[in-house]
Amino acid sequence: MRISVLGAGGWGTTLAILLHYNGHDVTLWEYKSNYAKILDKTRENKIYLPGIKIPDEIIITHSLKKSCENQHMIVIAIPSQFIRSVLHELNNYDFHDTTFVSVSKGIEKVTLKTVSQIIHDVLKKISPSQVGVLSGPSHAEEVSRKIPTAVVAASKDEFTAKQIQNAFITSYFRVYSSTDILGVEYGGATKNVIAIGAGIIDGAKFGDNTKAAIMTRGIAEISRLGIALGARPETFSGLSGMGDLIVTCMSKHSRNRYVGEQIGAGKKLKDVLKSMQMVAEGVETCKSVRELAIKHKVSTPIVNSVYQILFEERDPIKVTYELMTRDMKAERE
Ligand SMILES: NC(=O)C1=CN([C@@H]2O[C@H](COP(=O)(O)OP(=O)(O)OC[C@H]3O[C@@H](n4cnc5c(N)ncnc54)[C@H](OP(=O)(O)O)[C@@H]3O)[C@@H](O)[C@H]2O)C=CC1
Ligand SMILES: O=C(CO)COP(=O)(O)O
Repeated sequence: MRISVLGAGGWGTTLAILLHYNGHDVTLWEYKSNYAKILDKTRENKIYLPGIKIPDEIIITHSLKKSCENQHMIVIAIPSQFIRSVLHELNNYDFHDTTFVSVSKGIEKVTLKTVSQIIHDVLKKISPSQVGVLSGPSHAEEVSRKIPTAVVAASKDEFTAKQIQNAFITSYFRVYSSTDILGVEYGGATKNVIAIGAGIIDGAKFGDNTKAAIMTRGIAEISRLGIALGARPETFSGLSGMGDLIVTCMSKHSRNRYVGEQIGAGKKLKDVLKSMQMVAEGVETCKSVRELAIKHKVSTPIVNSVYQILFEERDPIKVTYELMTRDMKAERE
């Protein structure tokens, strides 16, 4: 297949290489023209994926025209708050034979839309059977080193989910299929907010018990909201739900956990973000998730606590004890 990957961050670069080794003709689109030239010349993404060779056969370009014309599949690996602006530039292309696959994990601010919803919003002619997502516990640093990983490909259309599964699957990258696209997207986006919370616990030097509590109650919260938004309950105990929550809350590679850790240790959000080149999607998505929860009257105490610590500069320790001393509850309500 001819497959284009939009976004040459760590994840886009990793997947472009994986798809090339799976026998596809791959084009990788980079947002900045000068960095596209550097990537093409050096064949290494020193900023976002150092130490990994980008094969010469992968076309690297800053041209959206070159990336998006005549492709069987377009993979979107752009930070979610920027996806709409890139897609607007694709309005006049003919995509009748193209499948879009989002691998980004976030919910757009203000509109509160998932990436598949943004795609439909901007590219009006695209049908649901042309859109899918690929998500799960999968740090680029490990997939690019061929470390065994399992993820899920989802689309409303089962055939499309299987097409995506088939395009990506390798001996070290196992892909399951699902038709619950919304559940997979909500799981992938909301776990980043809980992972910031897990990082805060690390940075504030609470313990393993606290971390287990936030992860378990976090998945309860994520599921409650996702189900209210139309997702299927079982999706949240799968790879794109609990699986991704585990890796993001526990991994040394997670940018979201890192942001939380710095804040928990007393740093200011703006200083932490200024020091990072990579994206921590959970920061902006925290605002969206909180708004979605208010709109749909779903209780999300952990997300609200993370919001207060990030954006109202409240003390992480005080907020944690407030979370602990709420009214007594049954575990399953
Ligand atoms: N990294 C990972 O392990 C995984 C990431 N993801 C998801 O993939 C998505 C992409 O993340 P990732 O690859 O890690 O990104 P990185 O943090 O590695 O890189 C950020 C990317 O965003 C690009 N960018 C910055 N501003 C804009 C803009 N205005 N318009 C378009 N692109 C812009 C940067 O381009 P430039 O270089 O030109 O600044 C760069 O390519 C995210 O949603 C993330 O959650 C999902 C699974 C795993
Ligand atoms: O989604 C990811 C792993 O599955 C990446 O998480 P971070 O963005 O926190 O690094």
